[in-house]
Amino acid sequence: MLSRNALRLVPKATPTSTRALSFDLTDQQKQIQGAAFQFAKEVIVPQAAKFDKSGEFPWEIVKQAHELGIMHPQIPEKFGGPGLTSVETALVVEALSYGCTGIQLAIMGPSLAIAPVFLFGNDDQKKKYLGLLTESHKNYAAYCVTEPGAGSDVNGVKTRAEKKGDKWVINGNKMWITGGGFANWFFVLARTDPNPKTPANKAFTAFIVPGDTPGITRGKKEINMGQRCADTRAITFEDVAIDESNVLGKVGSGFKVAMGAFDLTRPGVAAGAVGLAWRALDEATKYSLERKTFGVPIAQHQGVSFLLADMAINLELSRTITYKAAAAVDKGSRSSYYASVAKCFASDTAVKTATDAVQVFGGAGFNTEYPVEKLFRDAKIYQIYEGTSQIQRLVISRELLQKTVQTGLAGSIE
Ligand SMILES: CCCCCCCC(=O)SCCNC(=O)CCNC(=O)[C@H](O)C(C)(C)COP(=O)(O)OP(=O)(O)OC[C@H]1O[C@@H](n2cnc3c(N)ncnc32)[C@H](O)[C@@H]1OP(=O)(O)O
Repeated sequence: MLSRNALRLVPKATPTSTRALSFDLTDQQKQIQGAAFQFAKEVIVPQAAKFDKSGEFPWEIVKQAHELGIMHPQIPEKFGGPGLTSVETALVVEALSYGCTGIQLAIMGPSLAIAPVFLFGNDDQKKKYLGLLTESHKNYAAYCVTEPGAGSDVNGVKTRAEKKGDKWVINGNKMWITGGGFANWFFVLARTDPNPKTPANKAFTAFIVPGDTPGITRGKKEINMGQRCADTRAITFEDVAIDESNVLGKVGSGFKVAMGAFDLTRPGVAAGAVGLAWRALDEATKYSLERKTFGVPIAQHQGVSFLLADMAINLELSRTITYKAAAAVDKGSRSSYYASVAKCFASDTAVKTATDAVQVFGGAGFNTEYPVEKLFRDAKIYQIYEGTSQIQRLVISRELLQKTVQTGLAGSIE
């Protein structure tokens, strides 16, 4: 039974400012966001269409981002990085993605390979491999989990690693590897227990594989629908021999290493989707005030203004849940639930918002001379990479059911 005094726990004299739930950014966070947004507006926006057309990797922009200190935001200062929190990282990613999600991916591509090293690497590994990335923008890392036959089902990974003498020898094919063309090192998930009955949490090991190890073949650059200037390739490992010191975490714990990384990076992917939706709303709103039909700007037609309102609603919700998911990472507890809610909602919002932006632009939205056709193409991959929207719903429903069984209450009030 609720005590009569339960609602009187906070003395009335406590100022409301200290009792309020704060959605305000700190001055430092505003500064970080401002610097990234200025970079997006001044450097990325003017060059986005050019790199989308050519598909060329935007090295010069990556270099400038590196110099500004917004590449590899989460690498700790101890290893040469800026040591930003997940919330600050989300602010940077969102701002850059407003400019162009392809260029943002070119800048932030190594983040998925960095995450498992950041979480599970020993000090020597962090110093060597994270330190390498902070030294020069040319140094790059790539996350190799996905295979031609294993995308959503990570437990289906076929790449094998066998211990031969004092070396681990890796054989297998990886697919859709971001930054695969020039990565100096790869995060690789390989099966180390050949018994198909061994559970996922014991069957795999994670490795850091130096990019110059003999036996690595880098495939051709894939031509994708959107985010075209980022680098995506197949990577083949043929008798690639590496040292024991390149095992990341414990032998057999690779599945959890790979999954743990997603908890860290999915809020960042959600932030990219938020940036894209924000740009789509911005473009559509401005256009609706300029374009006239039936004698008035189309913004004055309810059919258009309601589209804009729905875009704004979903953008605000995506942004809020994304910051919440990032804040959950910063708290340090397992945050799969919020990471998946944010990644799923923000990705679906990016696709819907970009689609509606094309609708607001009408025929011009279908044309490559206007910006929203690119946003439409760039948006789709958010529902696919770093776990499809269906996989996110799988993670959410599992967490929800487990928690309900444990607590007897469905839905979180954290
Ligand atoms: C910057 C942007 C870069 C863009 C590049 C994009 C490149 C990519 O897209 S990367 C590849 C994308 N792929 C994915 O996201 C994979 C999606 N799939 C998954 O997430 C998983 O396979 C998933 C969720 C379906 C789970 O699979 P399933 O085989 O059912 O395993 P499951 O039984 O849940 O877990 C196995 C063990 O791992 C543990 N585990 C699962 N998730 C986690 C986690 N987040 N943290 C720690 N442990 C975990 C489980 O607890 C379990 O351990 P135990 O048996 O001890 O309890």
